[in-house]
Amino acid sequence: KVSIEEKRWTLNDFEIRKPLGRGKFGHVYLAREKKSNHIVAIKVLFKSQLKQSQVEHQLRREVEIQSHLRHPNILRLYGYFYDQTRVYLILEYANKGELYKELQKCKYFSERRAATYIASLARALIYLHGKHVIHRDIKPENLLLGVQGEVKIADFGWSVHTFNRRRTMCGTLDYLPPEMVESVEHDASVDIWSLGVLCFEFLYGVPPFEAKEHSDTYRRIVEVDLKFPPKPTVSSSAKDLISQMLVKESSQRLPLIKLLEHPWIIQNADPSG
Ligand SMILES: Nc1ncnc(NCCc2cnc(NC(=O)Nc3cccc(C(F)(F)F)c3)s2)c1Br
Repeated sequence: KVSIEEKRWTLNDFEIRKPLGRGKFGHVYLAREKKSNHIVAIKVLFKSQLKQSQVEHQLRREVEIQSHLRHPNILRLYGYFYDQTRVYLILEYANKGELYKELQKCKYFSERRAATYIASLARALIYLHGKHVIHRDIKPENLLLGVQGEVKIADFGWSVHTFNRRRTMCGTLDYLPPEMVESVEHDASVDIWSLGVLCFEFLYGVPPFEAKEHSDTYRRIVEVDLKFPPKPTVSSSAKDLISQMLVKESSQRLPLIKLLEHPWIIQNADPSG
């Protein structure tokens, strides 16, 4: 029996049911695999667009990275196929749809709901970082909701494998070019910062460094101009956690393991995620 990962798929294997949404580069459809009746999401990407944006290597990396990931809070990418003009990603279907739409509808989330999402995302990132993968694009638009309302990280189009420094460190550095000796300009702690921004946005309905002009947002980020709006429904414990994640020096950001032990998470997150 060939599993969904190995088989050479074609569009004829699927019955396209309805559009689910449109993202960058293409549309997403609900589909049923005809033989197994397996419900999946299929993202259709136009080769022409991928080519003109020179992102083919990123797509290959996404498929490669995703093929090794198995976590309840990471959306599965089962495989892909292509035809003359398009590439098709075969994805796990997230029954409860896109989290950003939920956030728009609710304006902001309760502390219990926000903490439950943040704890689940922290567990997914601990798993990812354990595999030397950084997502680098954690934001509401890349989060989906499963059948029990559990949050799932999707879209690894911007993820990278970090150099496993131990490998380069124990070997001689002599033959490594400057950019490798400096290692990647950022490490897994970029995802901790993004999670802190997400936690703020879940509770206040807007991201912390929002500004009219890009240049203002840029300045507010580099200066970590973090101001909490006066909102009685947000506890000082939540602000304490966010303040420990939105730290300029990346090595000083609260490690994800410690986040899971923070009082605000312990008191508010639903353990089942
Ligand atoms: N209810 C739902 N249930 C399941 N999925 C849904 N939407 C799709 C979510 C995605 C998961 N993974 C993705 N990946 C990419 O888009 N990758 C991508 C795309 C273009 C270019 C590139 C690259 F070339 F730049 F890397 C990489 S989109 C929905 Br709504």
